[in-house]
Amino acid sequence: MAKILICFASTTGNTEQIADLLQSYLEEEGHLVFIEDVMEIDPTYISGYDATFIGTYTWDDGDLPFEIEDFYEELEEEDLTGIPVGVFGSGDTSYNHFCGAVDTIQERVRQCGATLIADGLKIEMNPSDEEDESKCRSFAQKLTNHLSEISV
Ligand SMILES: Cc1cc2nc3c(=O)[nH]c(=O)nc-3n(C[C@H](O)[C@H](O)[C@H](O)COP(=O)(O)O)c2cc1C
Repeated sequence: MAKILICFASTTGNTEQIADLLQSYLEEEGHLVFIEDVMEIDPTYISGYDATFIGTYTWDDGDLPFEIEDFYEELEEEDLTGIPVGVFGSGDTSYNHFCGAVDTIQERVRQCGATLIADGLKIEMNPSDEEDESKCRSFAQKLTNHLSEISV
């Protein structure tokens, strides 16, 4: 059983719904999951867990939303070498940069040395159908597979 942190930024609840789904799938797989609003924590929390999922919506032409900006800036100081991280988010394909904030966070955690467990999980608005649920389940499963490979 791994101890997993899911932190997220969400204003209208779509990213939070993805976070909740990931939590339930990870718990089904036997993990202990802690869910936090990203504004309530800072990146030093990450080293206290076996793995972390970071979620964000996207704002204003592919940008980070303000709720995650401090976390993003502070991440630069963290050494996440070897720590499994997954990045997920909600966006809207009618904008030019669909889920651009997911890519931005992913690039930052990669620079910090984290092991990305999969390409960022990008959901159109909220997880509303079986296909979205299956993408979320598979994302959670990839983390479980990675943790068992490294014997956590
Ligand atoms: C002003 C504004 C700008 C947005 N810009 C983008 C964008 O550049 N790319 C994108 O994928 N989604 C964009 N969105 C869509 C939001 O990311 C989307 O509604 C998301 O589901 C909100 O997530 P939340 O419910 O977790 O807050 C934008 C929404 C608004 C209102």
